[in-house]
Amino acid sequence: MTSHPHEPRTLRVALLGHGAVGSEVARLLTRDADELAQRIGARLELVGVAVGSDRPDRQTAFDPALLTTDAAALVRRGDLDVVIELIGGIEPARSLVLAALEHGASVVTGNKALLAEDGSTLFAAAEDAERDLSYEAAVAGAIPIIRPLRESLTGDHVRRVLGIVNGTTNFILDAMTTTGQGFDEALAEAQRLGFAEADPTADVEGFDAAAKAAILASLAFHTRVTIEDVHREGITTVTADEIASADDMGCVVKLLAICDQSMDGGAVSARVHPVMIPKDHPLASVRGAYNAVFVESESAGQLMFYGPGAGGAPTASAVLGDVVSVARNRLLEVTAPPERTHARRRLLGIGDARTRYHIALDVDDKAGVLASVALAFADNEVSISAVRQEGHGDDAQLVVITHTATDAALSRTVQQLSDLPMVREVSSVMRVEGEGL
Ligand SMILES: NC(=O)c1ccc[n+]([C@@H]2O[C@H](COP(=O)([O-])OP(=O)(O)OC[C@H]3O[C@@H](n4cnc5c(N)ncnc54)[C@H](O)[C@@H]3O)[C@@H](O)[C@H]2O)c1
Ligand SMILES: N[C@@H](CCO)C(=O)O
Ligand code: NA
Repeated sequence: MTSHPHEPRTLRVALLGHGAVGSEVARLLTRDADELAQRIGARLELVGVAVGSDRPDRQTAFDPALLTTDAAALVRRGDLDVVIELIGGIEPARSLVLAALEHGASVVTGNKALLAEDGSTLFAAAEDAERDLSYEAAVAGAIPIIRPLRESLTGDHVRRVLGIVNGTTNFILDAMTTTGQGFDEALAEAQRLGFAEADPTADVEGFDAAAKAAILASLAFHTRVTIEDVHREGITTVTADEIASADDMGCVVKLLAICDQSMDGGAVSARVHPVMIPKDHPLASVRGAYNAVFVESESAGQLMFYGPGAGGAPTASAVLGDVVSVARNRLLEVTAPPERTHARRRLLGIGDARTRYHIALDVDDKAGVLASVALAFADNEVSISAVRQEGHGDDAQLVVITHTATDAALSRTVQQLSDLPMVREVSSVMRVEGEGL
């Protein structure tokens, strides 16, 4: 591109997707054009906005002549500097991102599903094309967490990342905690208030959080982790009784994305499941649809990143931050350092994950039951930290809290407990995070 030395340069931008986030990005790009030009040192010219064929009539913040339903042609124009992908899902987003990079554009995306499934292909394509691929919006919406992990903490050793990275499930669990509602009731309320989608599967079954866990683990441990590597359990089976039992112990139930490493640091794991955490843990105070990511690193210690994890405007903030940053790089004809996965650490399965457990058993209320139950734990080398009995007679229940054990040892223990004649049912098994119980 040639320009007079005193004329500000223009960078050509295409937007793919004009939904909740895309329409807000378009609005802010248009409204703040002058200010963004000052911050970047070049004007951003929106040259095309690709939309789906499902909503032909729409209000736009820009000249409607820019609208097209042919995203594939738009990304192949050959004169684009930045493509913003806000369609979501795997295809056609993947082909569009790859084509945009091949045709010389840097890409900004919020697409966690795509990055978690096929990040290595996309990052390799960006490196080959010598273009940026930025994705702050993909994890925890507006919260700056990708850049802190990629840049601020890249001289430190991240040990563990615990995240509340799905607002829908946090809203539902919080409602269950404050009102005593069951899951179905709390979900219906979340849908009525617009916090949960009509099809809530991706959120409540943990798929959305698992994609984010894969992205966080890849960055934290310099190792490619895909969504396939992430053990995933959602919140659909969390009961009001479990929430009440957590409360009795001074805990709350949260759906956490947990990225951690083995004791020797040689292997890493990523998993998503409900956990009980003590009410004085910083993550316990994250209410409603808010997100937070808690990072433990060797020198920095404990850090917490907190804020809105979703919504058109908050997510657009993260997208625009990336747009400004990749636009500055385009002007300087540089790129951010590529994704580093040099550490190639071994990935642990869920069986090797180590945590503490809260187990509730419906049992016969008679002499010797506790001894038999304790023996099942001892046989599997799972050490008990506390036991209490709740109820009597036909309502007798034992609640056992363990010390740290592997998931495999705990599963064997639960199987052995289920086979005991005096155990009517193992009614709840939930993992416990945080110190002090
Ligand atoms: N909404 C949020 O709070 C949020 C938060 C973080 C990240 N994200 C991510 O941002 C992306 C966009 O999310 P959203 O909430 O805006 O979704 P959305 O469903 O509101 O918008 C997506 C838009 O893409 C359009 N589309 C579909 N196929 C297309 C095609 N071939 N060409 C052009 N447009 C097409 C659809 O018509 C729709 O309007 C997703 O990757 C999502 O995961 C969203
Ligand atoms: N559906 C997600 C937001 C987009 O990642 C949530 O509930 O947090
Ligand atoms: Na973010």
